[in-house]
Parts: sequence; C-alpha cells; structure tokens
Amino acid sequence: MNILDKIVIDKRKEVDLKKQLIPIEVFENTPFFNHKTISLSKKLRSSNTGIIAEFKRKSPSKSVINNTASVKDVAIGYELAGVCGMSVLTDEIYFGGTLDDLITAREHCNLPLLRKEFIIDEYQILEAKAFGADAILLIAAILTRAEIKQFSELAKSLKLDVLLEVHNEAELQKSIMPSLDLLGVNNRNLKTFEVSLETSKSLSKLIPDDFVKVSESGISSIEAIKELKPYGYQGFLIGENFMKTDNPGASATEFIKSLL
Ligand SMILES: O=C(O)c1ccccc1NCC(=O)[C@H](O)[C@H](O)COP(=O)(O)O
Repeated sequence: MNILDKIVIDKRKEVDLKKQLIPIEVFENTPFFNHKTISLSKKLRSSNTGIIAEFKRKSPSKSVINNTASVKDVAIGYELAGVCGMSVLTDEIYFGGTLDDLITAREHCNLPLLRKEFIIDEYQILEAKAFGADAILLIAAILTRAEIKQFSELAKSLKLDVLLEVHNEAELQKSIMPSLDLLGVNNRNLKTFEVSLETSKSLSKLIPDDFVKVSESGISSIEAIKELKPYGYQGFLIGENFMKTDNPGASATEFIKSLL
C-alpha cells in the first residue's frame, strides 16, 4: 500500500467521525461561511510572479520541515512578500496542519487561501468554506470523474475556486471539465516521492488554455520558474523552500525580489 492509499484510509475514518460530531448545519452558521471569497485564479492571471506559498510543518517525504513558525507570522510575511495566494495544509496526521491554521491565516491576511487537503467527501468542502478558504484542492489520483464533477460543482456553488491536481496524462484526461478553475501538475509522484519538473513540462501541452496552469512541488529556485513559464504556467506552488527557513515570509520576499 502506498502513502496516498494510507492517507485516504485515515481521511475516510476522520471524516466519518467528524460527520457524527459536527453536522453541516454548524458550518452553514459560522461567520466565515458567507464570506466573500477572493479568487486565486483571477489573482494568478493578473500576476507576473504567480507564487502560491504554502504553510507546511512536516510531510511524508521530508518529515519535519518547520516546527516553530507560527501561521500568523507566516501569513503576514507571505502577504508582505507579495505572493499571490497562500496554501494551508489542514491534514494533521501526515502534515501537522489543522483547520485552526486556516482560520488564523484568514484572520491575518487578505490573500486567497487554498485549503490543501485530501478531499474525499462534500463535507470537507463545506468545512473549507466555514474555515475561511477561497479555494480547494481536488486530487485526481484519489477521485473518480463523477466525484470530481460533484465536488467541483459544489465548490463553485459556494464561490470557491477549484484547483485540480494531476500527475500524469490519464489523470488529466479523466478530469478536464468546466467546473475547474486551475489545473495543477504535481511534480512529486505522491506514491514514490520522486520529484521532476519534467512532469509539468510534458503535461503542459495537454492542458486547455481555459485553465490557469499551476506547477506544484519541488520548486526551489528562480531558474525553475524561468524554465516553467514558457510552458504556460502562471502559478507556482512552493512549500518546503520557504518553510525550511527560520523566516518563511522573509525567504519569500527574497525569492520574489529576485524574480522581478
Ligand atoms: O510533500 C509531500 O511529501 C507529500 C506527500 C504525499 C502527498 C502530498 C504531499 N505534498 C503535498 C503537496 O502537494 C506539497 O506540499 C506542495 O506541492 C508543495 O511542495 P514543496 O514545495 O515540494 O514543499
């Protein structure tokens, strides 16, 4: 069994338990549920840097990355740095994240916020809205086409942007539909952890122009971004490269300065 299979099994248990404890009516009555969302795709279309900076404490591939940075400081720092959006990992078991991280980020910055989660149930999409997200991630490797359609249409009805993540041609072909806003190519194979920017390059030509193209994972240099831009990428999701430093916000500032 690979890591993605394990994550999905644990996620199913987690969501089933939460559904018994917190009915969706609770989400619909939270202060953030009706918040006016900020579109990540629009922000990326009008940006010349395209950085989506992630808050990531640990990961299955790298274990602990940053145990001390506070979400508040990082959200403020990323916004000051001029990033286009912030990705917040909310999975606790494998990434050390929480839904409170999302709320804290919402309270301290006006960036479009992506809930980075392994979404397998509509419940998590309502939860994302209630905790202040502007966009959700759907991972093609763990969903059927019917689920992608159902989940993305629900997200759109809540005015959330949808980033659909793929890692190969089959995942891309099964997923393309009008209810998606952004198409992300993950350079990391989530089953083996192997990382290669060639994945973004080779899949780029198969992504229709209607979607904002995002290259995700393993991006650690300005050169990588310069290499990817000619392939049509307007978004670059960066986690570890910023989070491994003592001051992720300052690190994002330096990165963006060198990019301009
Ligand atoms: O990062 C992992 O090890 C990982 C393992 C299994 C599933 C997902 C995983 N990462 C999620 C991500 O997509 C990344 O956090 C994101 O793209 C940023 O990547 P990086 O810049 O390489 O930290």
